[in-house]
Amino acid sequence: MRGARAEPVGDHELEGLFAPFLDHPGVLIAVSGGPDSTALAVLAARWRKARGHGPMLGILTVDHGLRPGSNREAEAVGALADAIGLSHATLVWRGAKPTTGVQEAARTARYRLLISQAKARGCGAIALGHTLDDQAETVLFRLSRGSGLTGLSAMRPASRRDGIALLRPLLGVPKARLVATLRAAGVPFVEDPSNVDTRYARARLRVLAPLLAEEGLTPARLALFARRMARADEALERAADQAGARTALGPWQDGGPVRLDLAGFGDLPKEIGLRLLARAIGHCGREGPAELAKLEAMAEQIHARLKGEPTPLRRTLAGALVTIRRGELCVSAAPDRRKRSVSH
Ligand SMILES: Nc1ncnc2c1ncn2[C@@H]1O[C@H](COP(=O)(O)OP(=O)(O)OP(=O)(O)O)[C@@H](O)[C@H]1O
Repeated sequence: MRGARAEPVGDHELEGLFAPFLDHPGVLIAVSGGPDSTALAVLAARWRKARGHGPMLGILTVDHGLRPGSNREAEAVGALADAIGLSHATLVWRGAKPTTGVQEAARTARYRLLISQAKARGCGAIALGHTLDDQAETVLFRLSRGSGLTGLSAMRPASRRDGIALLRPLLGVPKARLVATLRAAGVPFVEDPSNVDTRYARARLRVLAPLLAEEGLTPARLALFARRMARADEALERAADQAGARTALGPWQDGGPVRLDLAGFGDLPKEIGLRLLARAIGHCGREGPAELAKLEAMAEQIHARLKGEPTPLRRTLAGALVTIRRGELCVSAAPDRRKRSVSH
């Protein structure tokens, strides 16, 4: 948005932004007090008031207790909630905080607290204030970390976590427009100091953003790239569903094993084979998704056997054991999780 003055979000845009809220009886808006989520609450309240009926809206703030005065930030959100006529609750992250990886731990705790609150209140959805700029940053961040196509799809406008819908109505809206919206409405907000703390990779990418934009890598273009990746990802997931049905030698029992026809697996396009392998390993290993590079190495080993490599395959990855026996690719839970060593 350099050069051009950002326009506040107009009332005529609200229905387009918030229509997905209508699928839920209640939506809890996660508001940190920063500009993005504050604007999200202000705009959602405006939309709800204008239409007169719709889902119940409420605001949640997580107090991570990581900065002195964090409780005052939560109180300020409470005052905003009063002003716009929404309920507000503060959820406190209690207990010991790690000394390293604190941002990641805070994020995990935040989602846990928000989701359990949504469940307790019977609300099916949580709204988050991610913007177009966040989406662009996510693409760059994941590219820098070697993500595959799924990772490069970045955030979805609607996704699910632990049975709760996560809605991101502002994913297509530049942050500058949200700041302009708040200024026009005279609503105060705070800036999280970690956003400009260049010890964090995301903050360093933010510094690069204007230079990248000059070369054409604008937030809008990066977000468009993510949407195209998401479209391809959906198509490939569907193809993997079909491939799974075609190559399975029996049902995928809870906890495994998963048995696949080895020759059928070998005939699959590599990307589809990788997805199927990832699913089988996730299904049996229960240690979360396997790293893409490790999956790729495992798939290479399977293909080597198909080409005649004589040594038997017996490898573990992400808590799953992958073996080849008599024309069968078998994925099961790794036998001894404690002694297991991850190989690839
Ligand atoms: N303390 C908080 N209380 C309530 N909601 C929060 C809080 N911090 C963040 N959020 C919600 O999460 C959104 C994203 O925030 P932020 O970009 O700071 O998160 P992040 O740490 O990058 O994590 P992620 O992008 O994975 O959610 C915010 O717009 C807001 O909706």
